[in-house]
Amino acid sequence: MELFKYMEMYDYEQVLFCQDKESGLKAIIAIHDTTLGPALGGTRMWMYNSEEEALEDALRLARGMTYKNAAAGLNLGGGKTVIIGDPRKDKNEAMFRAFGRFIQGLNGRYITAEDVGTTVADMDIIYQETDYVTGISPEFGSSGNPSPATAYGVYRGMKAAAKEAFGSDSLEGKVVAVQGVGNVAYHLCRHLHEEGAKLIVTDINKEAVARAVEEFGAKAVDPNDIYGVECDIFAPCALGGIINDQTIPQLKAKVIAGSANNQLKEPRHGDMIHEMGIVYAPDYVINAGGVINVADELYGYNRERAMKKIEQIYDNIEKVFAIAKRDNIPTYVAADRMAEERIETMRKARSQFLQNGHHILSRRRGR
Ligand SMILES: NC(=O)C1=CN([C@@H]2O[C@H](COP(=O)(O)OP(=O)(O)OC[C@H]3O[C@@H](n4cnc5c(N)ncnc54)[C@H](O)[C@@H]3O)[C@@H](O)[C@H]2O)C=CC1
Ligand SMILES: CC(C)CC(=O)C(=O)O
Repeated sequence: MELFKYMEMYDYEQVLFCQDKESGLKAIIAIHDTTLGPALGGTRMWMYNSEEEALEDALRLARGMTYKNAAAGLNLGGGKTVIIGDPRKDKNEAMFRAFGRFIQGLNGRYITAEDVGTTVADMDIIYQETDYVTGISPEFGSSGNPSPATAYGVYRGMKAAAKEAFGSDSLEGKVVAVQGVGNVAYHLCRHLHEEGAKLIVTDINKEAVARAVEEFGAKAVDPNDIYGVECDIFAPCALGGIINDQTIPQLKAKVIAGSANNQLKEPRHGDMIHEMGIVYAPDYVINAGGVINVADELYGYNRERAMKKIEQIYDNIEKVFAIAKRDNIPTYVAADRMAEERIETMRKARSQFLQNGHHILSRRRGR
């Protein structure tokens, strides 16, 4: 990849490569856009096949956070970190301390939290080096693990999508196929089960599948079979890029609504599902519950306030559908339009000078 060319094309502000030989830290922090405020986005730890793949993931995820935070109405920009390594084997205290110091060096331009492969315990270690971390243990006044909040937001957004597709937002009796039953999807399955939905689940982790089967009466299928199962709603809750040329022809669902980031492999796949009449709840609008929850820490965490805002993901998804209909465009384009309009409006509103802290002329004092 020609990095600067790519950064220019999608307007990235900054990319940082962080390494610490002793602890094995190899991290990439990507800051996409800070028009609305400091970049907030989680840290993913994953066994990437190459540095190129890790860089691509960091860049795509960071840009997604700009859109997610803007669409959710947060005063936050977008950024994300990937750490290259196996989260089951390669973690150590020094690694997250070193990473915390790199974040501290950014002086608040980037704030982190959990993502795939990282936990509240990891965030607690980072917190020893920097204040710019959220989703740490509740005993520090934090909101803790964001996954249940993300799941609740996805559940709310799924109901809005069901209303659009089936004329009612009730999920009772609906068949929902869930790909990946990890941190977010476990809680999502709980909400769906409580409302009387029928679950079909898959995961590469057999224990995760067994738990969903036992606790929610879910039917289990092999990972490759999840796309083609007979269902009303497909909920991608594992990794990105799963709506693609190979999977689209298999889909039987009328709705796609799940927590995974970057579900469309390429934008044209969003056009394809639109043409098929599938109601797609754009990933970064429906999965904003976690970031809304951790962002509330910036005001002194209040769970009730955060949950109220997460509930509004229902309204936000409806807003996206309304824009899509008004402008006769696919929902993923409508979501981008909604986010971009907010960023542009705020960029313009901020164009007049306002001194921040000390005025530059104050330097003259004492001379
Ligand atoms: N945790 C959160 O609050 C948020 C998570 N997300 C996104 O939601 C998705 C899930 O996140 P988490 O639940 O936190 O991660 P997780 O790692 O706890 O769960 C993901 C699950 O997917 C499974 N999986 C991986 N590849 C698979 C495959 N090919 N087929 C079937 N299962 C597979 C894993 O074994 C794991 O159980 C990710 O894309 C993440 O970026 C988005 C917003 C917030
Ligand atoms: C706090 C995290 C859940 C934010 C994030 O990285 C995401 O929404 O993908």
